[in-house]
Amino acid sequence: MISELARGVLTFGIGWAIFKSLKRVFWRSPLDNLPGPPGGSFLAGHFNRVFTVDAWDYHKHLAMTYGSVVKLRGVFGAKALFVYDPKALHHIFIKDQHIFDKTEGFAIAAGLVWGEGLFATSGEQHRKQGKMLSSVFSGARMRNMVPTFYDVTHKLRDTFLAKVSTSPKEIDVLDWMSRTTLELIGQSNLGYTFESLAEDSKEHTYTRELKKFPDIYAQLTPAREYVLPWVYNIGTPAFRRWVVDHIPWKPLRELRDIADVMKATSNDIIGPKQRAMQEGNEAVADQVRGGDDFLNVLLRENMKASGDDRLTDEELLGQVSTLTHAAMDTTSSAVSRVLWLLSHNVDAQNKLREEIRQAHDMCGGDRLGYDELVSLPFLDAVCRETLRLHPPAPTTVRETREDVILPFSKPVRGIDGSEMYDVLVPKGTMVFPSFLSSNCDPDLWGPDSYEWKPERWIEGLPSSVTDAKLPGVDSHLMTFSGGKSACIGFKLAQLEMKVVLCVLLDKFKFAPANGKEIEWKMAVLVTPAVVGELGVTQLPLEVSLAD
Ligand code: HEM
Repeated sequence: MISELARGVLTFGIGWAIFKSLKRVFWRSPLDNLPGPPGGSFLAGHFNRVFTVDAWDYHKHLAMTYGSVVKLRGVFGAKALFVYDPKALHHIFIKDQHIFDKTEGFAIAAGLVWGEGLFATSGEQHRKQGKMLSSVFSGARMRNMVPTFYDVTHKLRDTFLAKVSTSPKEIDVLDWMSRTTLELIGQSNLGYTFESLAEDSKEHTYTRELKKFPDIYAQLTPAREYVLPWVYNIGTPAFRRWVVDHIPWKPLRELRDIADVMKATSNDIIGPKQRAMQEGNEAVADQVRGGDDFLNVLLRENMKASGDDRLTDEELLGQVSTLTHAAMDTTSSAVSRVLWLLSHNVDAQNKLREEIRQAHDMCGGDRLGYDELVSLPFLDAVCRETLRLHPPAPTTVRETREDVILPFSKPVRGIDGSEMYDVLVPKGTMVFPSFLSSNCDPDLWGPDSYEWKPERWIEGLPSSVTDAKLPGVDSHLMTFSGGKSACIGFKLAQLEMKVVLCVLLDKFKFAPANGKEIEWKMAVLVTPAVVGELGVTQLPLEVSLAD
């Protein structure tokens, strides 16, 4: 009975995949005239080159050889687009954003295990969430978070001091940045301490589980695209969970285990506040009513919402999981990247330390206020330039919900030699807006666009950048995406980066670890690994006391 049901689900999914593939192979598409790389296997198309851990050169090759609108082959004969043309990006993220909708990769996969609520990426949840949270991460609220950021980061500093006080030590900076960013989001926005700056604490399990996700996500392709969307909402969550428990497929089981840890942690965070409010515990209720952090705003606004606009308990959990996941790995990847770059650029590291120490002297202590933090010019330039050249999420994915015309900023030379000013993108096409290629577009940023030069932000950006009207929410960059599903934490992330850098660079020097070459892996999020040990995400650097 058990295996019959599991077999039935699989057979249905596979049958559907074959039908869709055959249709795609024999159907001519308006995208056929666009330039694009040759080849690509039937099974994986070009995806096994675009989505591999060392795809950096291939992305650059696509941009340099075929331009800003590139046709790719997707899995099972599908056609897909790789895009970074500014006008096209504007349509994808702003003008036609309702057509270029998010695919719900992990949400769908996680929905199989725990119902649809675990990850808040579904369109329905975004609608309900509406403007509920838009003000939570505004500049005014950031100001109040600075003291908490310092409290947390000083714990990190003390841990490093204990490790290197007598001699330089090799430290896995990525691990400590993950712990720090998790604790920062916990204390500043969830009213929760993960205690992640203590060795071997429970949230270490959380970060460890989440670190497995990019690899598992990759292994779920192409089932993620062809099978999961059709089966993820069959029956009740309990039924789906039962089916998942009986499918002997390792990546799905590992995904189930990650989802379990996320759900348990989110429950730990939100459960006590919810229960206290339901039981009329006035002290906690007042705390929620009066507080203005993410969780309090969410609970408060949700109490006010009615009917269909109200998030269910499951969806509230999803908001917490999404926030924690979205806030932690992205920011830790970014700040780790800055420290790695500085370890290879001693002059820039010294210059930044000098700027930070001068600011400390001016304020008479080692805690800068919000205004000082956001106005240190070299610190700002280092952060922005790193986020430009090394976006932690190099690309995203959208899927067209109906046929749509996508216009270009400049004509594209078609395969037949004609000039194309736009293209009809059929319903159901996967579109990959490339944040990386947009941030490094030589037409906008100049011939040194692929070089790390913080000074460009101090000298003033060229008009080619400022006039391009890119749809990104931040600084002419696509790093934090744009439109309705843009990053809501982009200011918070940069403030966190600045506090961590001010605290660490004041006290410590960072140098490459002896004999260990680092490779940055391009997965859903970019993570570092030591060459020769690519299965483990880590960033060992030599840390010593600064003079
Ligand atoms: C350097 C750090 C960060 C980077 C590079 C980053 C990048 C992004 C990007 C690219 C997206 C949009 C993805 C898409 O359109 O497909 C996004 C969404 C989001 N980000 Fe960030 N983010 C960062 C930090 C944060 C922080 C600190 C928070 C929370 C405080 C946060 C919360 C979110 C949320 C809630 C979403 C929406 C998720 C969804 O709809 O699925 N992010 N982020």
